[in-house]
Amino acid sequence: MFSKPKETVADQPALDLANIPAHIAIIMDGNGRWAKARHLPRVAGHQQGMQTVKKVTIEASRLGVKVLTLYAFSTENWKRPSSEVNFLMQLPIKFFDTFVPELIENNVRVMVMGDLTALPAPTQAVVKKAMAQTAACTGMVLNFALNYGGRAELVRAAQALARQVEQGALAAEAIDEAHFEQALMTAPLGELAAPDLLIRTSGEERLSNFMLWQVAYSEFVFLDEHWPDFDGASLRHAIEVFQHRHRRFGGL
Ligand SMILES: CCc1cc(N2CCCCCC2)n2ncc(-c3ccc(F)cc3)c2n1
Repeated sequence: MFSKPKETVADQPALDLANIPAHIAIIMDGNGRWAKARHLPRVAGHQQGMQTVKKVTIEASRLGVKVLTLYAFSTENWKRPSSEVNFLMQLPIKFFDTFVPELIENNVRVMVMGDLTALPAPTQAVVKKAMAQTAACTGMVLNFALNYGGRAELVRAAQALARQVEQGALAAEAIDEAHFEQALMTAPLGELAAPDLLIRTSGEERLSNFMLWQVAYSEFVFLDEHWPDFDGASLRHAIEVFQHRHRRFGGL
């Protein structure tokens, strides 16, 4: 459950491009602390954090990651000051205003999971438009968790299955893990729904209600750097830690 200090990985073999985790999920933490350390307003950390999203998206795609899930806004984030929430709701608009051409150029498809109906209409519109514009891309899936909560996702899945039982379409005794996975927001990802690697920045070692079902067998790598300081080298470092735990000895 502990990330290795960078120096211990330096003496490991370089990145094994044949063992890149297919699905990487990231809890992008530390934006406010990054800003505070620089005597900047919190929103400056969020703005810089968005630039990091762009850098990491391109590097993950270049490395051959198949799904990159980013925890952008949790159901708990609504409790923040309205001024900060309003700024955060503008970030998807700013992100896609400048980044859709580069996403398409890199064959990256945008997907979103969460309750989008609660987001402001302009935010919903730009997200739906970006998903439509990148729908034909067949490369990496960039999956944003937006107004997402792991417990809410499980309750929503249980309600969907209960409705099927009520309608006589499903016997309660027949419900198994596959039925649950089909009712989760990650169902469209199929076999790639479960993150192989979960990264959390800024030193916190908690799940914070993120992908509770899907991370049952994920490797967790916790890094001390704040999200705005995270970059391609940080991503490669986290993957090397993952690979060091998943060493392949011959045909294993
Ligand atoms: C809605 C809150 C939020 C916050 C945020 N931050 C602030 C906090 C986390 C660190 C990253 C920068 N980003 N960065 C990209 C997006 C984004 C979300 C959906 C989408 F389809 C495209 C882009 C984003 N969304």
